[in-house]
Amino acid sequence: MAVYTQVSAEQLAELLIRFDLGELVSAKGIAEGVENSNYIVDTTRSRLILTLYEKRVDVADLPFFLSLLDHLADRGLPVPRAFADRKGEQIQQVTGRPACLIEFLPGFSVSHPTPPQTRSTGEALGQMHAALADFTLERPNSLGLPGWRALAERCGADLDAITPGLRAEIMAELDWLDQNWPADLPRAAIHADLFPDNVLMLDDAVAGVIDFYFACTDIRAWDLAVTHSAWCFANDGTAYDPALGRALIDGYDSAFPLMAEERAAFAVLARGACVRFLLTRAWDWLNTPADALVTRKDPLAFHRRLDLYRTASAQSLGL
Ligand SMILES: Nc1ncnc2c1ncn2[C@@H]1O[C@H](COP(=O)(O)OP(=O)(O)O)[C@@H](O)[C@H]1O
Ligand SMILES: N[C@@H](CCOP(=O)(O)O)C(=O)O
Repeated sequence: MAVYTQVSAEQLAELLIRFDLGELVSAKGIAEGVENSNYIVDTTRSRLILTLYEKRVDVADLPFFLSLLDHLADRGLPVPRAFADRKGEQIQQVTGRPACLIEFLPGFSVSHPTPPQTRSTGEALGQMHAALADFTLERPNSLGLPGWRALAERCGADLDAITPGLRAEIMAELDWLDQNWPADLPRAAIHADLFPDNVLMLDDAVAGVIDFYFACTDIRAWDLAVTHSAWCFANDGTAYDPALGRALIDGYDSAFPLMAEERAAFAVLARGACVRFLLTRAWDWLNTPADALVTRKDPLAFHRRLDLYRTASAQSLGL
């Protein structure tokens, strides 16, 4: 459950007065999610999402995220815009936190993706990358390679409490990534967290892509590698499904052709994706208070995925 900040009906009604979005009918905290507090809000006119930014979201980055959403929505991609109030402001303050009222998109997140759903997701990611070719704002990736090492150092010896030997293995993997990380691949604005819970599906089609709060400027193919690591395994990371890998890459390639250099570096990028999610999950595992209303995610699920990318052939990855 991710509701870190409680919002009263009175506070919500007061917020809605600033907008032309109708009056409050009901509001309910949303169980899913990890980073922010989210409420589903029904008004006399429509259904909305209220997001209060918590934890890793820096308010100074909100203009980047909101412009990115507007840019994609203007180009017909199914992403939710933040509504502007009557003064034209998208970013609000609710109970002292930065907050936005966001378009509600239909659809459901799948826990066990099928090949057609995974193909649609690859295609949607390729369409986003095509649409972002002329997006000019930049945001450095604070959770890129240098950030992973800093996070590993902050976790320190506690990593071994998750599983013995984890700290040394992560440090060795970071050294390997430092030596093998591709230097010259195209960089662009990317989603950087396209997990199944951030894609809303209707049947086999993508009806919505949400949660752009890790979006940043980084190696474009890394976005596909993150998505591969998130979509093509059993949730606990034990089993890789090559049919899902092929579906994801085919879908992406049909919308935005993958370059030979990106294919060649794909397994390295995917190893980086595993380290990134292993480390943020490990940090949360070690630092989330026991009484927090949030479900911690298993860091070792990404430790297990690493093995596949160390050994798999390009063909089995779907390349
Ligand atoms: N625009 C939206 N339309 C419909 N549902 C949404 C929307 N944004 C968020 N949600 C719902 O809220 C949940 C949590 O949102 P998310 O942005 O993933 O939170 P977090 O940033 O905390 O991980 C999603 O899984 C989804 O169920
Ligand atoms: N996708 C990340 C966690 C970030 O949570 P999200 O709900 O914002 O996607 C993970 O699975 O570790």
